[in-house]
Amino acid sequence: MNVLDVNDICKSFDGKSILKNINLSIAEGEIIGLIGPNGAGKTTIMKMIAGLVPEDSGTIKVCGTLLNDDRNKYLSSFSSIIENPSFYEMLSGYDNLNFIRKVNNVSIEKMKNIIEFINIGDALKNKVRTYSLGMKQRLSLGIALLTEPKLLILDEPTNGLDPEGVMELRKLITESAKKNKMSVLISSHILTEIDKMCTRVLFIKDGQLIENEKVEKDKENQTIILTVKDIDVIYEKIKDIDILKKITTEDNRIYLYVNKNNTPKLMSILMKNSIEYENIEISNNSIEEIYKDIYLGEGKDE
Ligand SMILES: Nc1ncnc2c1ncn2[C@@H]1O[C@H](COP(=O)(O)OP(=O)(O)OP(=O)(O)O)[C@@H](O)[C@H]1O
Repeated sequence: MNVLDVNDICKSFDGKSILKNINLSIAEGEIIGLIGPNGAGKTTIMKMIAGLVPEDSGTIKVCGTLLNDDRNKYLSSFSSIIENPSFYEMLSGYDNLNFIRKVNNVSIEKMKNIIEFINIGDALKNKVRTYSLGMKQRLSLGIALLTEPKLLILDEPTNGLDPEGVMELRKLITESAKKNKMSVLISSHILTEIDKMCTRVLFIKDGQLIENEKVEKDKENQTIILTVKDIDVIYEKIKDIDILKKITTEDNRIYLYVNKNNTPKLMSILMKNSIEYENIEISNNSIEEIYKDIYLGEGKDE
């Protein structure tokens, strides 16, 4: 059974369609990255899953349960940190954790393990209002993990963290997902972190999710970009090379798409055939390039 099943969700605000027929399933242990520019609808999707915003149409199931069928079961299956985490600022980090522990009937033992895991140290005794942003993020993660959720929803958890904080948070998230067989849905504008942390990446564009298959596929491929003088002649000479997955042109450039393993072979074929070019570039189809391709129209035409 999937941990999350989002089926055909639509959402409009003030008559403006924000999300159109969103479908998304998350299996146990998957870490799914949600990417999109400001206002794309990332927070709205997360709020709908968390039951904070109602969907206009469609259904959402967490661990097979609809919110309206069994509210308690639904809400106890996940934890979420959406927008700024809120604490009892005048209480210590320990007392914040302990309060949530008691409300949710979690053992002291479990809380001690989490305290060790989030590694705030002696500062756990201090009032939360004295905490840095990084410490607050760690504490909120600790609180979210207390109930051992099957699904963790994190909306831009790396916001405002320095690079070291971002790396530490990534480690905490991936370790806890592995340890607890927990699934994670995470949004962030830090593309490289998402790329490193996630098992799948989804992009929202024009209210729709872009199939991750494209991203997965692109990760194993490279694009060789030749800048040439006489594009028609060169194109004719190389268009039928059998290891090419695709060949496209734009202005005086030819884009050759190959599986990464075939790049050396392609280079030697170009040499053997005395293909002349003014410039050659190898692009790794990194997440930044996929992002540019999707949102900034810097992709190549078929
Ligand atoms: N309660 C609301 N009322 C009206 N419009 C809303 C409401 N909540 C969100 N929106 C609009 O929906 C769109 C999507 O917002 P959302 O916060 O989900 O985007 P986002 O992808 O999370 O953006 P960001 O990266 O800036 O956090 C935006 O145009 C926003 O103004």
